[in-house]
Amino acid sequence: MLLAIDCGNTNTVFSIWDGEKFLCTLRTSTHHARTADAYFTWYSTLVKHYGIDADITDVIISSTVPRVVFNLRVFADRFFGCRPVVVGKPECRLPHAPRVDPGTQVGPDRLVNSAGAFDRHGGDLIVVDFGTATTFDVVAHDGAYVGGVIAPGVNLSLEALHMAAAALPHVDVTKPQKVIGTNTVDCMQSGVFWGYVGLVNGICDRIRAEYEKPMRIIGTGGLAPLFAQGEMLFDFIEDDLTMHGLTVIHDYNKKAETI
Ligand SMILES: Nc1ncnc2c1ncn2[C@@H]1O[C@H](COP(=O)(O)OP(=O)(O)OP(=O)(O)O)[C@@H](O)[C@H]1O
Ligand SMILES: CC(C)(CO)[C@@H](O)C(=O)NCCC(=O)O
Ligand SMILES: [K+]
Repeated sequence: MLLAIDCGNTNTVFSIWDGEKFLCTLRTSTHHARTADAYFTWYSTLVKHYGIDADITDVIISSTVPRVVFNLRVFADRFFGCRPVVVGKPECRLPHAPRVDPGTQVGPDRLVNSAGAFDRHGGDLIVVDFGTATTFDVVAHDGAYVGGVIAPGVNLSLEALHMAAAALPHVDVTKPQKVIGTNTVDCMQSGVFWGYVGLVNGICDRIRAEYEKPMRIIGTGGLAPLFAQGEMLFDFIEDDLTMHGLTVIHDYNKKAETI
């Protein structure tokens, strides 16, 4: 079985893939100092709690935080006796090489999202991921990541507002009842919710105009369903796109190994 690890700047997600379905998905906050032993304590407690009988033989990692990779490698080696495939490292092959400026280190999560989206939908896509950052990944007709857009994440924007302005509280993102807020919290929620609806619509319109071919838009990340309640249009919403992309890249590397 495969353990797929998606380590973002805010959260780290583990999913166990049995070749047909994900048996479970475990989420913890990302800490660069977490040790291999600490990962295993957390992992084995939850796997036991869910009653999952997982025989992990392979591990694949996508990490936007380079420093956590060392401890995750030790974790894979010590507890599952395997050498993980790390997306973005030379030993990890990608089904479609990105076409970007020389020297650009594309975020592995964006490469993984592109691979997952292409596998499900084919090419000419915009993948919008609402993580720590709100990213737009353009996937060409042949499946290559060919660039995109990086905007501040929704929660980051709310947090920045709270940190910078003494009178503004910490609030959670939600869809407000009205655009015109009649109290501070409603005003902030309106700004962030409708601001991001406008941001996503505006950026997708401009990408489409520049790309000059019809494109489909895929929304992913924990906040995608919330924003789908706005005016903006996703053709599909997929909460497991990054995990799916990891299984696609894992399969591709396994096949390459046997050739
Ligand atoms: N299934 C879910 N339903 C509702 N909210 C969710 C769900 N999953 C995640 N969230 C919330 O949505 C936010 C975005 O989650 P997501 O995993 O997409 O990115 P993240 O973990 O914040 O960022 P990163 O991947 O960059 O670390 C998180 O703050 C989380 O609390
Ligand atoms: C943009 C983030 C932070 C989104 O998780 C990540 O993909 C990243 O660190 N990217 C590196 C730069 C790039 O993707 O071009
Ligand atoms: K993510």
